[in-house]
Amino acid sequence: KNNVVVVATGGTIAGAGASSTNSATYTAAKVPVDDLLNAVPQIQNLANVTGVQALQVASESITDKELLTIARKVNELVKKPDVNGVVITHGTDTLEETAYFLSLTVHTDKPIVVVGSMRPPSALSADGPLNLYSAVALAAADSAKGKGVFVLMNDDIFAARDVSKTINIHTDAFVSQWGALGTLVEGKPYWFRNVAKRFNNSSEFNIENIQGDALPIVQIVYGSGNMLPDAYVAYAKAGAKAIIHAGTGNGSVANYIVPTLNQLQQQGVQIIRSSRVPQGFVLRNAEQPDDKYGWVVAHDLNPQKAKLLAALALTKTKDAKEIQRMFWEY
Ligand SMILES: NC(=O)C[C@H](N)C(=O)O
Repeated sequence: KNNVVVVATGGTIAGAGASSTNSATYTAAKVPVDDLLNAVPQIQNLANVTGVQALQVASESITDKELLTIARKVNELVKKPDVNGVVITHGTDTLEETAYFLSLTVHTDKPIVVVGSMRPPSALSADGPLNLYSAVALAAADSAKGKGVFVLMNDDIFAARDVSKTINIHTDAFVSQWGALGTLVEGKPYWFRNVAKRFNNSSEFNIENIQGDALPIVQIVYGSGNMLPDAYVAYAKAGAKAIIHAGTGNGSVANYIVPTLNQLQQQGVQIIRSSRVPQGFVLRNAEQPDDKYGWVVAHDLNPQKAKLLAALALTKTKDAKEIQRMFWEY
């Protein structure tokens, strides 16, 4: 049998509700990793499974410090010859960000599977136990090697880069606009597609080259009608080195906001156009003259993932053309 390590970070999969009918009212990050594993003894039939408690937090509270802790722990584990795969149990709120960050920074071809749950283990029809069982099965599967970092939720195998949480009260919360990579049924993965972007060993980013507990500051401003430019200026004053404009539609920018973004771009704050549209897809020079302004577009990355890629990009370059290349490739 393969050896799989479960790195527990908290979240609802480790949550506790007052009663079995509380599927949405509970406290996240209560149950320790050994209890999570003991609640699903069947995982030991899939692999030799051990647990590590890296954090115990609700994922909405994860900062760069916790994100880097998780990535460093996973990186340490995948370097061990006797570790064949890693599962990370994680809150679903920012699960997509952690999964994407791991795919960008951990150099390995061993399966890394990020898993959570929408209901706490105390709830009727809790989804965590089967999600955990399936995540261990995936991390133990030889066929999962070299395919990137996965999110396993509700029997679906998603690519870290394009999965996102699309509803906060149902177990089928996670969706990829380009479809799942496969599905996992009764402990067996079934594959239908592969990732066409760079990840893990083909990434130019490496967690081992990131020092300290913080990434370059990047913030997001959500587009709407009747906006105030003050938010962008405040973020720049607070130290943001790039700002993700989560624009309406095609990552559009209101004509009364353009001058502020151009002023910030001139001051060295990189403007990056993403879309607030759930399946947003932003191209250069479509409704905004990006070449003229020196802006970057986030392609199909949602604002929260664009924020992470921008932060990593800024650890290497401030050149807009180089940053744009990275957004096409990851
Ligand atoms: N379902 C969940 O895990 C939600 C929780 N707020 C978290 O992200 O930690």
